[in-house]
Amino acid sequence: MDAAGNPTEMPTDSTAHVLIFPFPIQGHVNGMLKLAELLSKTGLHVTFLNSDYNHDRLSRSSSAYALLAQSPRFRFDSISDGLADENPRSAFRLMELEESLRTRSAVQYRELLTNRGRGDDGKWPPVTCVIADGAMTFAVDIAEELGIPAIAFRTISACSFWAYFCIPRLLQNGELPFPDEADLDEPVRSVPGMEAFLRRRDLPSFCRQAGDEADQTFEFVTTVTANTNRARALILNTFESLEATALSHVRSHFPVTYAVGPLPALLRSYGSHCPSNPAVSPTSSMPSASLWEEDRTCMTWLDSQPHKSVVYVSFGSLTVVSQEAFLEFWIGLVNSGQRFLWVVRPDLVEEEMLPLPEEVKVGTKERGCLVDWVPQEQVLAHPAVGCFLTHSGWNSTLESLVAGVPMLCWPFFADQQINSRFVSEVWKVGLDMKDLCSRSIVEMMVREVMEGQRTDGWRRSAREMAKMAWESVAEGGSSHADFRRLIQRIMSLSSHGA
Ligand SMILES: O=c1ccn([C@@H]2O[C@H](COP(=O)(O)OP(=O)(O)O[C@H]3O[C@H](CO)[C@@H](O)[C@H](O)[C@H]3O)[C@@H](O)[C@H]2O)c(=O)[nH]1
Ligand SMILES: C[C@H]1CC[C@@H]2C(C(=O)O)=CO[C@@H](O)[C@@H]21
Repeated sequence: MDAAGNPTEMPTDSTAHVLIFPFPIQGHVNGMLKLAELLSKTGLHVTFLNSDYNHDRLSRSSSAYALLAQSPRFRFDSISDGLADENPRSAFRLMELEESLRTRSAVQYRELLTNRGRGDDGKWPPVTCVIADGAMTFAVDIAEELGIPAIAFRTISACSFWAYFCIPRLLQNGELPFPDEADLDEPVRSVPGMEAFLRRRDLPSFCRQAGDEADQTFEFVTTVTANTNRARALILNTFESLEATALSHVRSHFPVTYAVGPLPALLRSYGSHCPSNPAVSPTSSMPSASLWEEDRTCMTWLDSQPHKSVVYVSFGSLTVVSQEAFLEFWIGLVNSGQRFLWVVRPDLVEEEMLPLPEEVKVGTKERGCLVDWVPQEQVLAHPAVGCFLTHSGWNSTLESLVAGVPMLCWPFFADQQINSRFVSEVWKVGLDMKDLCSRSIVEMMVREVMEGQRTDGWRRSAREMAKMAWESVAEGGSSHADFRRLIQRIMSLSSHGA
């Protein structure tokens, strides 16, 4: 590595130009922006293609975004997602966004690639390779039609990807759809490698939900996962020692799969100030790509809390909860007696709040801190944080593993159900509170993770998992090696598209 932390084994001034195109929602942008930054550090030219809607928000709220825009081989471009600005981009409207991208944004995307992404000044080399979100098959298809090789990046875990891939097998074997009044604790046998612990309730949420949105998402996810083979290769933000079994099954169908995660850790190890032990690199070196303004007062609040005394609570960027569920969580957290830092996004609760009982107000004043949005990686790295009450989105799960923080999981939808089952039953770094959220359950499980008989075991496992994650991204680690192979593949595709 040179003094700036760039890998010396790679070309530092390549004319290869990669265009990176995420499904334009926070959880997909985060991982793909980290990959984009890493690729530009190795000398490749990188264009990050966002939606106009997100580009405007990120330009206003993200420090990383502004910094990256100054890098000589990195640039942002954006196209319309086809929806009016006031149109919600929420969990229950994702298929509307998906259809708009596939039917409207695709036109601008095709025009941009037809011009090889040269833009107005013509000073940049033409786009020679596309890395498209695996949830947007159209982006792979259009690039390939125009003679530009395309690689798919799926931003979910390998275990979730593999479960999605097995949905046709579940249908064929009669394990889907569930019968009426199904016992959700019944085991599922048609996902190889998960027979010993997977239940009906652990399958992606749209396998058990009724209604148009769930049916459309079920169809959509099954189709795009099967279509991954239209891309030259697959990138996953995970690491070998975490998901060896799932990766082995995935690679039996998609042999060219690069496991380059955890990307936040790989990025820090490339650019960290302490290459020998990036885990201790300053948390300030973790710029974020948040669509919301980060409230950093929470870091000052954390500084005044005892070691491992705080429950950090966040349900990601899409989760929406009813006012009843929100109140159950709030009362359960207060009754647990623990300190808590809670991310309450402005759009988290679907209706107006119910009146708050006086004792909840008092308890929150004494032990709680509620904020709109935080620098999550820095919060998880803070010594005052003792556990993470999470919705099990894949970025949050990885970030908690990298920080060595045990989890209490309350999955909301999609891949989160699978992830939470792996946290509790396979990786054994926490508890799965799936499908429960009464105040008594929340109180009991928060106490269990923070001060129960298994707390030390979970913390030990979490520290071990963090060590494995950092070993994976270090020189000689599996993710570091896969990242180098990915760069070589991009260079090869860029020179002769093979
Ligand atoms: O206050 C906060 C809260 C979250 N985050 C960040 O926001 C991201 C959230 O991503 P994730 O945990 O993956 O959750 P979602 O936003 O829900 O992500 C969507 O995309 C993911 C990747 O495909 C899926 O795993 C999820 O199920 C899907 O909901 C993470 O990087 C967090 O660090 C912050 O920076 N500040
Ligand atoms: C469009 C949402 C449903 C599926 C997408 C996804 C994926 O499988 O890539 C994960 O969760 C959501 O972010 C996406």
